[in-house]
Amino acid sequence: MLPVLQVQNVTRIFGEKAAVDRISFAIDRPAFVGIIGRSGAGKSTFLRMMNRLTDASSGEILVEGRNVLALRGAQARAWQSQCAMIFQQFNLVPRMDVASNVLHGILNRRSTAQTLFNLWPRADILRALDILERLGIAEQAPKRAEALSGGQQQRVAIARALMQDPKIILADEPIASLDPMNAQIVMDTLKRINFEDGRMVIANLHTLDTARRYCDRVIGMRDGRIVFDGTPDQLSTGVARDIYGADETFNEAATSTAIPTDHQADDAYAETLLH
Ligand SMILES: Nc1ncnc2c1ncn2[C@@H]1O[C@H](COP(=O)(O)OP(=O)(O)OP(=O)(O)O)[C@@H](O)[C@H]1O
Repeated sequence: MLPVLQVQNVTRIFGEKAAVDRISFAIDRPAFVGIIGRSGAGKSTFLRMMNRLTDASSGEILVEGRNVLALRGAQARAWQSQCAMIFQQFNLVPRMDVASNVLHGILNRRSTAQTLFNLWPRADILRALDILERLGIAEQAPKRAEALSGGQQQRVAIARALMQDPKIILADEPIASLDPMNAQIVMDTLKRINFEDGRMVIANLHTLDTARRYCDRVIGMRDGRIVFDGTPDQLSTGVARDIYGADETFNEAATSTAIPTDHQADDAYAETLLH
């Protein structure tokens, strides 16, 4: 059987520098995949190549055997709707209501006039409300997106992604702007979608404990290259040190997103974000 995803020698060069440098890996089922590494390791560039926001310089990304990097025009757009993206800053339309934000997940299937007058078929509206219900935020549907907490906004972004009925969800640091409690809710939501719907999730994460807790597979990147590819239990402190290019003073607790119980933990959390 073909691997669901096969990344072969993918490179992206900016100027003289390879942001992503000949990376290869294969995933054989709709797993929850975490990509970790410090700022500038190439994580976002990789996700952006996968959903064709950025062109690759060379290499292939095969999804069920088809090289998505070679798709052009309408086929490339169709692929983009099959791999929905979630961002650190949610990227909602702040002044628009939540339900309309979710409906915008299928914007590219609508005519300009329909979009302009915010006209949506009843079936689409009901589906958007069902998705919001599933994510526990149905009562927020009429509110403006900007009125919601960060965690709720990220769930709206996930709902918008689900509206596309994607095969793969790409999440670029989905919890980096959230407090630990909301981070947990958002990660639990992604995990549920992965488990219940069989959609692959590939998430860029910058905290080790999140990668360990939620991922089936972890890929560690450093300077554009893959320096670790394994299961969470293979992710020892030594391996983590190598991924982050840290010395023996590297403190694992410092990458924790655990819910803090006192001020000390709070301070440790604030210091950790490896940015
Ligand atoms: N459009 C661009 N033009 C030039 N250089 C870029 C561009 N996008 C990314 N880079 C460079 O590529 C490298 C990898 O960046 P990338 O954003 O992929 O890393 P990252 O691991 O996602 O880090 P972060 O967590 O900070 O987003 C960095 O050195 C960055 O400066």
